[in-house]
Amino acid sequence: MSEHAPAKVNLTLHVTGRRSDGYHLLDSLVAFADVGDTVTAEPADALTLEVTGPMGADVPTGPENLVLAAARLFDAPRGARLILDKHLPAAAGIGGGSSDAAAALRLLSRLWDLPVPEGSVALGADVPMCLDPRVQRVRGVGDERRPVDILPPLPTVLVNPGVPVATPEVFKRLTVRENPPMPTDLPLLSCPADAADWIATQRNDLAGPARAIAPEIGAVLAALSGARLARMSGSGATCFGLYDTRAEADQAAEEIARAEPGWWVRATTLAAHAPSS
Ligand SMILES: C[C@](O)(CO)[C@H](O)COP(=O)(O)OP(=O)(O)OC[C@H]1O[C@@H](n2ccc(N)nc2=O)[C@H](O)[C@@H]1O
Ligand SMILES: Nc1ncnc2c1ncn2[C@@H]1O[C@H](COP(=O)(O)OP(=O)(O)OP(=O)(O)O)[C@@H](O)[C@H]1O
Repeated sequence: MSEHAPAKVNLTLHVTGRRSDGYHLLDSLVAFADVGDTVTAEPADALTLEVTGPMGADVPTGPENLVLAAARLFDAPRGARLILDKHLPAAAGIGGGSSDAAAALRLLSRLWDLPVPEGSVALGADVPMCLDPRVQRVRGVGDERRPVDILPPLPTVLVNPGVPVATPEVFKRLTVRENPPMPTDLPLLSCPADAADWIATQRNDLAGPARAIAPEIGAVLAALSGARLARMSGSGATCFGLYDTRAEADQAAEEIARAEPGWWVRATTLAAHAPSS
């Protein structure tokens, strides 16, 4: 049994306030890529995890791995032999660990025939949105979600410069924590150009603090200058460039990868994503 763990992209990310526990209130338009990790499971007596794949080297294999944390969230966890095939960079702003945790919750719910446990937000603010990887508007601390049918499929290039960025550090560096939300009613965006034009009027409030930590983000945005719009996702350092067609995105990805062989570069189409495989 396996589940895909697609990359999440924050097309917008407005920080609108802060709760008394220090967590920030957000208003974000989120979509999912057709690139990601894969979690597989086989029945077994003990719960074990093996991490494979080109991006597996820097990912913890112990109990702190979010896949094992997800397994522990079940009321009566049993055994399973889990394999996480890692293709997304870690600490990259595209929800790698959160999407892995969500995939593990869906997978183990099927394997163990148990309901997906409540309270997945405890594993990470991005986990609930990754559980049902659709285009959605996310508010609160990541726990208030509403699917929105306003976007066409978006040809996109994702670029990460290979510099991990720790999310808590980025939030800590925010100087203004109360910013305006997105409009109450989001517009219907019928083509990639309209989507890019509207997203350009919105913000990622974490971009400034992330760039102070990882100046390489400036170089990534410059490399994406041929896109209709280039912005950072989440707390960085991954940036996305939006293109009119997949052919343009494929070509831009090829050129960026050739110029910067050390970077992680992927052409993708952002859209609703079917979770099961
Ligand atoms: C930036 C986003 O990726 C946008 O989707 C998420 O808000 C962060 O999601 P995440 O990485 O799953 O976050 P968590 O693992 O829950 O939190 C990491 C740290 O980020 C900060 N954090 C996170 C989410 C949030 N709404 N407010 C915060 O202040 C907290 O310091 C927290 O300790
Ligand atoms: N399955 C996992 N994959 C990647 N990192 C993991 C995983 N489990 C735990 N981690 C730890 O979580 C940290 C954050 O990684 P993750 O890929 O979730 O990044 P992120 O940038 O915080 O994502 P987000 O977009 O949700 O902010 C890593 O540095 C790593 O130590």
